[in-house]
Amino acid sequence: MAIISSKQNSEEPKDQTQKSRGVRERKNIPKASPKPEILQPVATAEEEGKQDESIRPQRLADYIGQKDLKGVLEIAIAASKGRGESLDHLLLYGPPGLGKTTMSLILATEMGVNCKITSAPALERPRDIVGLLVNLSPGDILFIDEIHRLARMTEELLYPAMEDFRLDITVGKGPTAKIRSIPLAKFTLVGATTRVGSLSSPLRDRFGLIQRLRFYEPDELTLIVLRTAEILKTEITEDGALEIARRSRGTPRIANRLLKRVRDYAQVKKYPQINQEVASEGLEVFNVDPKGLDWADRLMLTVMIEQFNGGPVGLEAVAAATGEDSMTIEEVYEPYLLQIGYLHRTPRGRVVTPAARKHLGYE
Ligand SMILES: Nc1ncnc2c1ncn2[C@@H]1O[C@H](COP(=O)(O)OP(=O)(O)OP(=O)(O)O)[C@@H](O)[C@H]1O
Ligand SMILES: [Mg+2]
Repeated sequence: MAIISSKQNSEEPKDQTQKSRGVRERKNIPKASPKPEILQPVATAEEEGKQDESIRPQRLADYIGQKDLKGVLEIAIAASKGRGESLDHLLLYGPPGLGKTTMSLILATEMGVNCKITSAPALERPRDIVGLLVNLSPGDILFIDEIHRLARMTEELLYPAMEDFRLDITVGKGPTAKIRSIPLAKFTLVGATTRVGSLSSPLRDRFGLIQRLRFYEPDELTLIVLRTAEILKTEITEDGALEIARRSRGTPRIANRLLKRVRDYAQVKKYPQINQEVASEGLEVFNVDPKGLDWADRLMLTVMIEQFNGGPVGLEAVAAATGEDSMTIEEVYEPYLLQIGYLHRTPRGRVVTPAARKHLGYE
């Protein structure tokens, strides 16, 4: 019972541990192991590499779903092009894997400019951002991922850069220090974040457009799976694509990954095409359940039901009882469970809903 009991407070009564042991026996929850990569919304090393570029949509018209976002950006693109100006700075927020990087690359293509991609942790020293900014050409897009994690100094350099296209650099030290201003090309900053609330307000206020990406509906993900299957030259039926879509946690990156796993499965089992049966069979092998939950989600919900009576229970208590990091729970598990109505957030903590109980086989 490593995962449930290891982080438990040693002062807790024994019967808690007994209870959690019961949980696993009854519910057949596997032993502690890292959360399976297959349902992680963040990119794996392989996906960061070249292989994935072929399945990334290149134009706005190929970008499936996110109707509101597309509507806003279509207007922004047409307007800036009409005036011959660069796009307004844009902040994209939402859970990982929903297409923020993809959208930034599409914007560059549609505007006919270059897109430079970086992320806040790579901009630790002020000279990192200075180097990027001075090398931008007019209209270029600078994409900064995880922008809520910018270092203070870097962020302060960005303020005049975003507002007046100017870099203010302090030269020298102490009383003889001087500020030198360097003019910059009129660029567009596209910031991406999973935690819009963690952005400082001076930074947030400098974005002309702030847009949220939402989880995709199964019908949208079905189209994404069909599109990717065509690029990968894989035979798939519509119901096969829908089966994969339903298990993809509303996330295109996961949908594409599940498709690749099912493709392997079909090939090895010598199935000529992926239909609903093949897809569900293949995904069972990877322990992806019909709602896209893996054992870690099921464990979390089960612990909340068995040990905390279904809630309300605080995030820290769930983290301690499951041996998961509270940030991971908040950013990776919860958004999807909230989205499908398996969890509710109340002022007093998280509550497991009847739908989740039913899914897990409780009365
Ligand atoms: N709207 C879409 N239509 C088709 N495919 C998409 C769409 N959005 C994303 N994808 C696919 O999903 C993958 C992940 O998208 P992307 O890298 O843009 O996510 P992200 O939001 O930037 O994630 P992260 O926050 O982890 O950086 C892409 O490789 C792309 O193939
Ligand atoms: Mg990305």
